[in-house]
Amino acid sequence: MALVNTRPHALMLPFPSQGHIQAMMQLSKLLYARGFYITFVNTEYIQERLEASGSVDSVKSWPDFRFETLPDGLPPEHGRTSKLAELCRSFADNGPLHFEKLIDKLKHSQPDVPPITCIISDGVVSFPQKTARKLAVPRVSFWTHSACGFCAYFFAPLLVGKGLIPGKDDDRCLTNGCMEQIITCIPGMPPLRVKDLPTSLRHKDMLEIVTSEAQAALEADLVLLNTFDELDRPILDALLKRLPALYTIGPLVLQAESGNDRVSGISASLWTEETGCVEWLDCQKPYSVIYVCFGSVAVMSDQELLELAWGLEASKQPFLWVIRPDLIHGDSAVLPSEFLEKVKDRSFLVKWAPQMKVLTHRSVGGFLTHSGWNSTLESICAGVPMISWPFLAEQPTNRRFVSGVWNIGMAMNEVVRREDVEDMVRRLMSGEEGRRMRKRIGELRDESMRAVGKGGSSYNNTEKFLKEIQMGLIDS
Ligand SMILES: O=c1ccn([C@@H]2O[C@H](COP(=O)(O)OP(=O)(O)O[C@H]3O[C@H](CO)[C@@H](O)[C@H](O)[C@H]3O)[C@@H](O)[C@H]2O)c(=O)[nH]1
Ligand SMILES: C[C@H]1CC[C@@H]2C(C(=O)O)=CO[C@@H](O)[C@@H]21
Repeated sequence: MALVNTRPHALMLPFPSQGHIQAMMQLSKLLYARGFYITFVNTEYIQERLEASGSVDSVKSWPDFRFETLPDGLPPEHGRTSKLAELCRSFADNGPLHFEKLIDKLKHSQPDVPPITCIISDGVVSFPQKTARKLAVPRVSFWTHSACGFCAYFFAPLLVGKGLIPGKDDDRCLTNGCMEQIITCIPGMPPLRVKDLPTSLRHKDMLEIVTSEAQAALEADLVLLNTFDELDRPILDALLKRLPALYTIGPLVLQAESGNDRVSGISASLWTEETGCVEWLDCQKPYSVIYVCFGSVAVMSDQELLELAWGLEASKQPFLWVIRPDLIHGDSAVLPSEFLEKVKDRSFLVKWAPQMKVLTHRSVGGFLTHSGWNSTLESICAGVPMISWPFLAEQPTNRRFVSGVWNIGMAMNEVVRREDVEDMVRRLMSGEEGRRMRKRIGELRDESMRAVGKGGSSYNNTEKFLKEIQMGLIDS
């Protein structure tokens, strides 16, 4: 007789882009370590890339962790994250039908596959809400952005009502005075300039998408944020008034690794990690290296690449620089041989790094980052101060918090010049300002560890959240 699988079953549906998958995988690892059966649903495009990178090889042999796929409705040659609005729309249009079919298939796979206990989908992927209602299971809305980013998305209708957004400007051209206008009306937020808002709020097509997805959080049974109370108290207080079932369970990068050795080696990288850079770091002096990386979506111009390169050269600091194959507009830029020659003894270039290993390496003393939320949290967990150079999404809002609220990093200007790169790298790595920031971020690192430790805020919230989803606490 076949044995019935009685594990609680979480169906995980990330938004199909690296930063979102990374965080959803961390949450999946946490649930798996706590006895859940996991179905991780990727788009076909993402699953192919995950398999090609080798990141999930070992997961395939796990009996209670499976991958399923859905089409995203786009042709293979589509740029996807380079045309985010099209990706969002296509996934929202094509996903639901295939998602229903998948649910049906899983129902018929019993007894090996236990009945679904909850659906956890990305905050910007709300279409499973209806399916969850039909199945009478909770839908959890998991926001992988920062709390300040989510707060801006959530209260966007207020800003539209006041005529503050959407703007007419191109978001990389910030000379217009209205970008400096101060906004004081977002509950829980400190005063922000228009240019500190997520870029999507300034552009009509993305504004519609993020606004409706953020409002859909009101329908969800639970809302999860990858942060900890001690970092974001005022924002959380404001959000909790509207979203009482909001739980902070981060930093997930710390939670995911604790409690089960088996899951700790799993990453969700879409590129193959080049581990040789860790050996190079082993040969550098403590706190001497600046790590430079812009996440998975940011794209820069040839000119920006050159300003950055020559700024790094002039700083005389050793650096580890991640240059993704698609980092440059049109993939056209090549670093000048003169530059490569000058920095060859104090630099290491890779296409993709094992970022958490890099940030926690004793040689790394600073992080020049695009301020994606995963990178920001990872830097906090590693206690590494930052230079924030945002490109898109809620990255400008994160820059504002990193530099002006938490005081753990410096804000790069909109137009990046080599002199500024040189000056900031020097100040961060060896100046008094950098020392203060390192001390402050060290304190936040300790708080983040306390938050996920037994009895800490995120630990307790995780316990509550797990209890609620296992008991199916919904009022459908
Ligand atoms: O060489 C690299 C570069 C990146 N990473 C990892 O890739 C992730 C990147 O995530 P993130 O820093 O959040 O950047 P994006 O990929 O740009 O993330 C998108 O998704 C995030 C979560 O929603 C948002 O906060 C960002 O603004 C949005 O651009 C992180 O976990 C990094 O550790 C590596 O492992 N190796
Ligand atoms: C899936 C995307 C919708 C909103 C976010 C965004 C933005 O512009 O705000 C860009 O990339 C993403 O991570 C999100």
